[in-house]
Amino acid sequence: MLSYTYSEKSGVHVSTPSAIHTMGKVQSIPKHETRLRHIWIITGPAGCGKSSVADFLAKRLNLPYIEGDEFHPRSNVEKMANGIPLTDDDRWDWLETLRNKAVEALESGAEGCVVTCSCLKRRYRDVIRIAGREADDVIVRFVYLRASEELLLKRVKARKNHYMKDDMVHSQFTALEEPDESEMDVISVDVSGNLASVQNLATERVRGCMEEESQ
Ligand SMILES: Nc1ncnc2c1ncn2[C@@H]1O[C@H](COP(=O)(O)OP(=O)(O)OP(=O)(O)O)[C@@H](O)[C@H]1O
Ligand SMILES: O=C(O)[C@H](O)[C@@H](O)[C@H](O)[C@H](O)CO
Repeated sequence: MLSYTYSEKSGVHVSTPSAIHTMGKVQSIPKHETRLRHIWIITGPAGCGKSSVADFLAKRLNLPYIEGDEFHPRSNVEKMANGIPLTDDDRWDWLETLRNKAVEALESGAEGCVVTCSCLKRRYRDVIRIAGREADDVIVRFVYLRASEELLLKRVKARKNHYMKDDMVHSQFTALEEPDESEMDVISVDVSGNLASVQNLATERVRGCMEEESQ
C-alpha cells in the first residue's frame, strides 16, 4: 500500500510503502528494508533540457536511460519536422510504448530508470502513472523542467541539427498543462539557470526525494 505525506524538504508529496502483498496477504515490512525502484520521467516542452538533464541524472544514479524521442513513430517525427503539432491520437501509442519500455527495464533487473517524455498534458502523465501499479515497490516520479516560452524559443533557435524547430515552440505551450499541486508525484525544477546548475539542481531534488522516501 502506498501512503502519501507532504515533504517540506523535497517539495513533493512522497509515497512510502507501508506494506507488501504476498500470496494474497498483506504483510507489513519495515521501511528501511524496502528497496524502491523508481521510474523517473523527465518532462517538459521542446527545448526545456530533458535530454541534457536525463543523461546527467542517469549517469549519477547509475540507471538506464530511455530517450523518449527515439520511440516516436516516423509519422510523428515527419509531422513535427514539417511544423505540424502532434495531436492526442498521435501520442497515445507512443506514451504506452514508453511506459512499457520503462517497465521492461525494471523487469530485466534495473533498479530504476530515467525516461525522457514531454508528457505535456495531465492525461498523458496518467498513462505513464499506470506503471506504478506494477508492484508496490515501483514508484513513478515526474521531474517537470519549468521554463518560459520565451526562454525555450531562444534555446530551440540556437540548437542545430534537430527536427523540432523554433516554429513549434508555441504549439508546445498551447498543449502544455503544467502540473499543479494536486499532482503529488511531480518535482518541479526551474531551468532558467545554466545547464550545469540545472543538472545539479534536478539531481539534488531527485536525491532529496529518495531520501525522504527512505525515512
Ligand atoms: N539550462 C540550460 N542552459 C542553457 N542551455 C541549455 C540548458 N538546458 C538545455 N540547454 C540547451 O538547449 C537545447 C535543448 O536542450 P535538450 O535537447 O536537452 O532539450 P530537450 O527538452 O531534450 O529537447 P527536445 O525535447 O526538443 O529534444 C540544447 O541545445 C541544450 O544544450
Ligand atoms: O509531445 C510532443 O509534442 C513531442 O514529444 C515533443 O515534445 C518532441 O518530441 C520533443 O520535445 C522534441 O523536440
